[in-house]
Amino acid sequence: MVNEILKSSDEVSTNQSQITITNLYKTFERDGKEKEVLRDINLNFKKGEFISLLGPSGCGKSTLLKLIGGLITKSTGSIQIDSQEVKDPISKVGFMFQKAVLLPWRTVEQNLILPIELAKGNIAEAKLRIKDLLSLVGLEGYEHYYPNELSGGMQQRISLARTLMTNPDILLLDEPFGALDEFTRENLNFSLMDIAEKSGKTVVLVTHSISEAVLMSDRIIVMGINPGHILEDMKIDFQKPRTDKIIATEKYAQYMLHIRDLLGVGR
Ligand SMILES: Nc1ncnc2c1ncn2[C@@H]1O[C@H](COP(=O)(O)OP(=O)(O)OP(=O)(O)O)[C@@H](O)[C@H]1O
Repeated sequence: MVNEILKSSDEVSTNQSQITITNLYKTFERDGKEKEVLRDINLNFKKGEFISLLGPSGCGKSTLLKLIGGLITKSTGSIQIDSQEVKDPISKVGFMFQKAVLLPWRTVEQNLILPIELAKGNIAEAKLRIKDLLSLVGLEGYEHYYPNELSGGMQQRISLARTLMTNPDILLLDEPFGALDEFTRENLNFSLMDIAEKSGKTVVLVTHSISEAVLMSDRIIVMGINPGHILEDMKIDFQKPRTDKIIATEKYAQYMLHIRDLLGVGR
């Protein structure tokens, strides 16, 4: 079913770079002073890759994600999506943040319709997708509930479904399940991996969790701080679909230790 309702466009072949970042710098100005937040970032993400941005607080993960999504402007360098320079948010990119920000006075269905309304899209057609999307995120039959009638985890599932409403090719996720308990978070992570694998979407996930990044990603971009820069672009070589059995492997332990070492965690 994922394949049918979340078909990804074939504009870019799987070997080509879909997101290309070249010599990217970002400086913020505050109180007349400039602060360099990202220095010389060079990355190529392929269509269908699951990438995590991992690093200490303040290293610029969210800033990089917002730059890729066109929510803020770069200082110098280039960010291209499917060979087009990113200047503004584009419809093939969907965002999801740590807080669900659902409108409390609208039902689940009305919240899901919102991005289509804003894009002046076909609402009748969109409504036909709602049942399938709710089933995909494990909330079939919740169309007429209001957000305050749902748990935090359920609200994030709705938020994920809302991001998928416009069927974006690329998902930019900023700690989407960071505020949830570990159990709910793990369940949602597996749902997300399932959706990403079956739909062929490209995912860029900001996370603080080394274990989450190793379990979920094809690649981990490990970042350092002051200013934010890339410490290592790591390929994570496990078969898909990923299961938690990999946690018990020697390779998993080696990845974990290597990243902990890079980030100076532990002793
Ligand atoms: N709009 C802004 N104006 C000024 N400085 C900003 C702005 N947005 C972010 N920064 C600064 O950029 C740096 C990186 O912030 P960012 O939120 O990207 O880091 P992060 O790695 O995502 O952190 P965290 O893991 O804590 O969420 C921080 O020093 C922050 O103060």
